[in-house]
Order: sequence, then C-alpha cells, then structure tokens
Amino acid sequence: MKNDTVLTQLAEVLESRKQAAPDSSYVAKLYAKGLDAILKKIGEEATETVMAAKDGEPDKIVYEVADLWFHTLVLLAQQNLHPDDVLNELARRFGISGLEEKANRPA
Ligand SMILES: N=c1c2ncn([C@@H]3O[C@H](COP(=O)(O)OP(=O)(O)OP(=O)(O)O)[C@@H](O)[C@H]3O)c2ncn1[C@@H]1O[C@H](COP(=O)(O)O)[C@@H](O)[C@H]1O
Repeated sequence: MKNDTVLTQLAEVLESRKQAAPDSSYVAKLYAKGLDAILKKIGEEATETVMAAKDGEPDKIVYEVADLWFHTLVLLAQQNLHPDDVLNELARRFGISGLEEKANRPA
C-alpha cells in the first residue's frame, strides 16, 4: 500500500470512530476522554521519541515516531482536520524552498 493511501485510509477509520461507542475501541475511548487526553498522549509519545533517539535505537525511534504520528492524526481528526491539510502545508513550504534552491543553483 502506498504511504499516502495509508494516511488517507487511517484518517477514514479515525473519522468513523467518532460514531463508535467509547468502550468499542482505543480511538473511540480517546475521543470520549476529550482533547486534553489526546494532547497528553502526544506529549508522552514525543517524550518516548526523544528517549528512543537518545538511546540510539533506530527500530525504537521508528516505533515511537509511529505512535507520535498516530496520536497527532487522532488530534487532527478530533479537530475536524485531515492529513492532507498538513501535507499541503509541507508541499507549500517545499515549493518555496525548492524554488529558492533552484534560484541559487549555477546556470
Ligand atoms: N495505528 C494505531 C495505533 N498506534 C498506536 N496505537 C495505540 O496507542 C497506544 C500507545 O500508547 P502507549 O504506548 O502508551 O501504550 P498504552 O499503555 O497501552 O496506552 P494507554 O492505555 O496508556 O493510553 C496503544 O494502546 C496502542 O495500541 C494505535 N491504535 C490504533 N491504531 C490504528 O487506528 C485504527 C483504529 O484503532 P481502534 O480505534 O483501536 O480500532 C487501527 O485500525 C490501527 O490502524
């Protein structure tokens, strides 16, 4: 599966969990707990990412960044935002820097 498809399909699942009973799934439970609980998870996962990087364990870094990204995706959904909003912002920034790099390149 292509990586952008993973994000899109996961976003659809996260959206569907808004209609689910709180005790039916991890994400539904997190929505029910509210914004502060989601933000707390993001803080925890960010700290775990830092610790994994300090330990210098590549597999652990990937695992913790996946947890961090996942919980930021839950936040986006809870705020009625979509991963594309972030990807579009990154693309916009990349477009600007890409143009700057091109302008600075010798002809
Ligand atoms: N990608 C994930 C994913 N990554 C991490 N997690 C959960 O995030 C939590 C990570 O927190 P911790 O490492 O602190 O572990 P924990 O101690 O169990 O967490 P807490 O109970 O303290 O919150 C774990 O419970 C993981 O199961 C995820 N839970 C779900 N997904 C995806 O989200 C979809 C919907 O999930 P459900 O709503 O659970 O069906 C699933 O199909 C998956 O694709």
